[in-house]
Formats: sequence, C-alpha cells, structure tokens
Amino acid sequence: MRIASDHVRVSVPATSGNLGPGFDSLGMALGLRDELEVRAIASTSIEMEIEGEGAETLPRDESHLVVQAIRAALDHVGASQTGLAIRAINRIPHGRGLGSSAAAVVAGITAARAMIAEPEALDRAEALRLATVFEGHPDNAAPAIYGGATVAWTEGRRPHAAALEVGESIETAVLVPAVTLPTKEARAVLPPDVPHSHAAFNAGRAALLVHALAGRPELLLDATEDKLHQNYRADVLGPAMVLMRHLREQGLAAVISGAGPSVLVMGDSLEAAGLGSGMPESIQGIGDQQWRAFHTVGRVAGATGEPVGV
Ligand SMILES: Nc1ncnc2c1ncn2[C@@H]1O[C@H](COP(=O)(O)OP(=O)(O)O)[C@@H](O)[C@H]1O
Ligand SMILES: N[C@@H](CCOP(=O)(O)O)C(=O)O
Repeated sequence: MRIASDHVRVSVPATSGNLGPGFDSLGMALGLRDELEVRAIASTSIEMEIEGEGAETLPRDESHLVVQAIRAALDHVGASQTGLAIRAINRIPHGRGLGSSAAAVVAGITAARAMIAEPEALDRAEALRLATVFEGHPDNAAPAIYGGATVAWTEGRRPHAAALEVGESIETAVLVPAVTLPTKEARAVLPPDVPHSHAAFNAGRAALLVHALAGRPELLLDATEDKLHQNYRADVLGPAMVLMRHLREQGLAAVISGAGPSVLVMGDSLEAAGLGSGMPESIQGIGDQQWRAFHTVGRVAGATGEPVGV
C-alpha cells in the first residue's frame, strides 16, 4: 500500500472508561482533545515537537506511543515505513484515568489511515482491533474512535463496539487531581475472581446505566454503583475515593474515571451542583489535592484525520 498524503492532521478525544459498573466495556468521549500534525519525511528518523501534557517527560524517539501506533498501522496494511515528523499539542492529562494512552494509540492509527492510499483498510473496526492490542481493553479506544458513549465487548480476542444513545440533557464533569496513577498499577491490584453476587450486581447496574443515559438521568446515581473495581482499588486511588464518596453522598452520580485517579460526574443539572463551568470551592483541597475540572456538554466526536493542504 502506498502513502498518498505525506502531511496529515489528527484530533482525538479524551475518554472515560468503565462509567462505574461497565468495567472494561462502557466508555464515553470527553470534550478535551489532543491535536497532532504528522509528516512523512525522507529519512528514517523521528522529529518530535511536543507542547502541553508530557512535554517534559515523553520520549522523542521510536518508543513514543504515537510513533509505535503509526508503525503498527502501516505494517498492518502493508505500507512501507517512513521517517516521521510529529507536532503534538497534548491537552489530555496523563496517568489520570482520561484515556491518554488510548488517545495516543488512536491518534497514531488515525494518522496512518489519513496517510495511506486506501483508508478503508483501516476502518473503525480495524482501528479498534489494533488499538486494543496496545491497550489490552477496548473501553477507552472505542469512544476515542467512534465518539459519544460506547459499549465495547470482545469475541475471542476480537473487540467490537456499539454506540449508545445519550439523552441531550446529559452532561459530564471530570475532576482531575495533581497525583497520577499508571493504569497498569491500578489493574495489578484487582483480584483474579469476584463473587457471583458482585458480578450479578454489576450486570444489573450496567444495564440500568444504558437505560439511564438514554433519558432517565434521575436513575444515574443508582445506575453508577459498582462492586467490581473501585473498592478493590481504594488504597491506590486515595483522594479520588474520598471525593467520589463525598459527591455521591450529595446525590451526584460520581464514579472513578477509568482506572483513576480522576472522578467523573454524570448528570443533567451539573450547573446547579457548581460543576457546570468551574470548580466549586467546597471541593478544592478534598483528599489534600488541587482538583481541575473539565465540563462536557453534548456528544463529542471520535478521532478525525485529514490530509493537510489538499
Ligand atoms: N500523547 C501521548 N503521547 C505519547 N505517549 C503518551 C501520550 N499520552 C499518554 N502516553 C503514555 O501513556 C502513559 C499513560 O497511560 P496510562 O497509565 O494508561 O494512563 P491514562 O489513564 O492517562 O491512559 C503516559 O505515561 C505515556 O507513557
Ligand atoms: N477499564 C480500564 C480503564 C482504564 O482507563 P485509563 O484511562 O485509566 O487508562 C480499567 O479500569 O483498568
């Protein structure tokens, strides 16, 4: 397969995985995006310019996750490898449960799709399959690719995703602490088996959540209960558990975002709760953290990629 566009622009959203009971399956795109420009250059080298999150720490070589994903996607469709010049504007905080690693992987795959002569070889189903090889679970990659809210599942090792209906009144606020928690660490504390009653509890709540999101916001608090991951992670989540419980006691549908340590709140009256456009003073300092808030209204588009200058 030949490279047809040697300069492409990509935009990819942050995502929140799990949404409470939907461990490794439910997810939602958030209104915070990384933007990248990728050029195929003549040499085999990597040139990398990074602004924003991770600018001080990310590698600027073949080990960069976006580069790895572009390489895997080009190999997957039989395209020749090339040198790469990447300019990244990173807005998604890293290691906070906002799907930054999924966004980087999906950005790389989307860049490759925009570069190749036959982009249908990397359609969304194929992109999800490739991204899940990197991520190990599809709940962030699915909304990063498809946008909106999704349910993802695997058949054997093959992931699939379906779009969920989300009522127009549903908004989200994500509260992001200063501390980080690598997803790998948060997955390592989960037990290999769980009680049958807990699995049944989550199955019921996940089904209820799909119904609540579609237009019954008053059910969101009950629908976001979980027994499969959040409590097991309490020790590593620290301040996020304190904030989540504080918000739930006030009747807000707060959950741990992804593997944490950010907290996601879903609802239809977040403005009234002080979570509409800012950060209520009453939350600052909970768990000894300074929290940043990002508010999303309406459906967020999945990853986009397009040639530049044609
Ligand atoms: N934009 C990016 N570019 C390159 N690597 C990234 C980017 N975003 C995240 N990563 C990599 O992914 C790691 C965070 O992944 P992870 O622990 O899964 O947390 P998150 O919840 O943010 O996805 C970062 O430390 C970094 O190594
Ligand atoms: N289902 C995963 C979600 C991880 O999301 P991230 O944004 O924290 O990487 C999990 O709970 O481990």
